[in-house]
Amino acid sequence: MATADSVVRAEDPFDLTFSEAELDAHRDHITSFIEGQVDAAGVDTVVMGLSGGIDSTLVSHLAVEALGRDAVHGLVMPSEANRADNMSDAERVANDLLGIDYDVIEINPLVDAFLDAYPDAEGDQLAVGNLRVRCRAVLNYLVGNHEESLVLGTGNRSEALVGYYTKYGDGAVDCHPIAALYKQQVRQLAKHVGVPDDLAEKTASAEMWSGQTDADEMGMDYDTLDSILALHIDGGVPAAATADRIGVPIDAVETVREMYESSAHKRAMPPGPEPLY
Ligand SMILES: Nc1ncnc2c1ncn2[C@@H]1O[C@H](COP(=O)(O)OP(=O)(O)OC[C@H]2O[C@@H]([n+]3cccc(C(=O)O)c3)[C@H](O)[C@@H]2O)[C@@H](O)[C@H]1O
Ligand SMILES: Nc1ncnc2c1ncn2[C@@H]1O[C@H](COP(=O)(O)OP(=O)(O)OP(=O)(O)O)[C@@H](O)[C@H]1O
Ligand SMILES: [Mg+2]
Repeated sequence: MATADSVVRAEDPFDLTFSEAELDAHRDHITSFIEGQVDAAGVDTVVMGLSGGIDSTLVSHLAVEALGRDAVHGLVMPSEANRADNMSDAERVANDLLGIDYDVIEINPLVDAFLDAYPDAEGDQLAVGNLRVRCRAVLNYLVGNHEESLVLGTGNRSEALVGYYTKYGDGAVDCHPIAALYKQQVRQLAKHVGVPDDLAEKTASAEMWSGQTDADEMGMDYDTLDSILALHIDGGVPAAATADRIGVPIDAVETVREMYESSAHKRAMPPGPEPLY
């Protein structure tokens, strides 16, 4: 139900917990997927952004399992919107958890250069936040081109279904290894493969601007979002029955459907007219 901070939290979230056997199967499935993508592209290595958040921590962990630590290059790309503890967690993942090579590249100067070129966008929180995300995408591909690597993405099923990512920003990658997992399953698999609890349980944040959290911006926590996606969007349970089942106002279910429908363009190739002849 809605709380004082106006984030909707389901009274009885839908249980998406995997068994240990299912977690093992997903681990194998995803590491095989990463190996397959790299083989098919005829390369040996991958590059990816490390944010200290759970999505990039899990993907980098599984990439090391699939390819070995020498084949994974991390980029930690702080901006003024990032909390220092998240950036130090990103370095902790690279150094202590995985032992991979990584670079730290400050993106503030790049963002400033774009805003010098187009000052009208200054102060536009969403446009500048998306610009920060797209600067990271440009750097991922600079390194990827130079090292003949694939760019690994970290999009999960929850984000993809509601379009909660930046088009041609964090969506600009060569593949998304955890695309089949809802957010709470990302946390489960992370713990299963040995990611420390403090990283696996962290509050999700896009950090496009200071203090942003996914739950505040979307107006519901991930347990609620995942429940509505699994039951109503993926499962075809009617909106009213979904709302009753998990204990949320029907508005929350309708909001998710609206996010799903209005973000369809992010899940498709850019369209063009059919050839005339
Ligand atoms: N119907 C349509 N058909 C074709 N294209 C359409 C369109 N509607 C908008 N567009 C295009 O899409 C643009 C808007 O999309 P976009 O630029 O992505 O921007 P938008 O979706 O407005 O913002 C990105 C959202 O994703 C969140 N995010 C971003 C990055 C990371 C994370 C994270 O979780 O880490 C979350 C962010 O907080 C924000 O809520 C429009 O400016 C327009 O160019
Ligand atoms: N400061 C950063 N430096 C490097 N990469 C980043 C940074 N911020 C975001 N990214 C990249 O963008 C991806 C999308 O961000 P997102 O916030 O959805 O994932 P996350 O931080 O890994 O997990 P969470 O959603 O739980 O915060 C990250 O997984 C990471 O690959
Ligand atoms: Mg994050």
